[in-house]
Amino acid sequence: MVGLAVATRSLAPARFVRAFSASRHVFKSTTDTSSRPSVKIVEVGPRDGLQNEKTLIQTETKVSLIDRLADTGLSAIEATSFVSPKWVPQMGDAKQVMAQITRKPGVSYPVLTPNLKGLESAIAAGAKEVAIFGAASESFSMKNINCSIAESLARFEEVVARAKAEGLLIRGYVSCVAGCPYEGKIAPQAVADQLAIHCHDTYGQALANIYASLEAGIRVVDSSVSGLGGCPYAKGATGNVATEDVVFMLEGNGFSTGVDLSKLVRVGQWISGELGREPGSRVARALLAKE
Ligand SMILES: CC(C)(COP(=O)([O-])OP(=O)([O-])OC[C@H]1O[C@@H](n2cnc3c(N)ncnc32)[C@H](O)[C@@H]1OP(=O)([O-])[O-])[C@@H](O)C(=O)NCCC(=O)NCCSC(=O)C[C@@](C)(O)CC(=O)[O-]
Repeated sequence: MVGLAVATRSLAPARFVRAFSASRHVFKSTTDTSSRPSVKIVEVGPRDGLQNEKTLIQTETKVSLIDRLADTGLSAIEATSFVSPKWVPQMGDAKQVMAQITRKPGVSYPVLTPNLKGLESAIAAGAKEVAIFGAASESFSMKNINCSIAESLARFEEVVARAKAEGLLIRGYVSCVAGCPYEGKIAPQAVADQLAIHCHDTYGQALANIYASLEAGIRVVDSSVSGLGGCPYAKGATGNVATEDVVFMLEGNGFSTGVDLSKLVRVGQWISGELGREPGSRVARALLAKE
């Protein structure tokens, strides 16, 4: 088991003022990595970002997005989900996506596997890292994976056992650690230890929450290129925080991400064009406006 990502869907950060003042730090070149603590970014755009798109996106475009992202220095790109195509039609080409991407050495391509069926398909498709995804909210668990929290844990046990036997790396998500679209506030006791942070930006608080989590010692941040995404089972939720904004904030605050921001901005501009919209990243818009 390698990681657990806690996913926030609404949280008013207590330390917003500190986060805001920290954002005044001067942005430095992303290539100057000497003596800076590093933060790993898990890019979830191809999965979390695209899963809620209403128009079916061509497999070729998804593959191209993943390959382009791998060329920016990102070391983890969540590629797709092996979930029911009746539930999330956009991810129905998971097998083809995994077959067509160019796997770059040093880059991991985790995929979502809600149950054994999904895991078996992921293994057959050559996945080396999988993610199980539960919730701290009963309502969200029912809406998202059609079972209670207790049932999901029993399901994950068999998925984890099989994945371990295959030598796969495993990531675990806990959705709704701070707030749930159906239940409101979630008690801290309902949430396991935090090892990674995964923020949707519905209330515009994602960067502040990420900053607060960095202060608490978190060093793995999930984000989605151009802020793509939403969740089919959380109405009104916007996409994840934009990777470009996260890289800019982290590098500007003395962290090293290994990501080439200008290349990433180009990838965000390209996929936004493919989807017929402006880039969702404010940093990307600002940098592009200067050109
Ligand atoms: C979990 C299930 C499958 C249960 O769905 P279910 O309907 O309860 O499953 P079932 O076992 O009763 O099977 C029903 C049908 O689905 C098929 N099936 C069953 N499993 C699979 C599978 N793995 N792959 C392909 N097909 C599958 C199965 O074969 C059967 O087919 P039928 O006989 O009707 O033709 C369903 O609820 C599901 O797919 N949910 C996925 C929901 C989802 O992907 N949500 C978005 C991702 S989570 C997220 O975005 C949050 C996160 C992680 O980003 C963190 C955050 O931001 O909070």
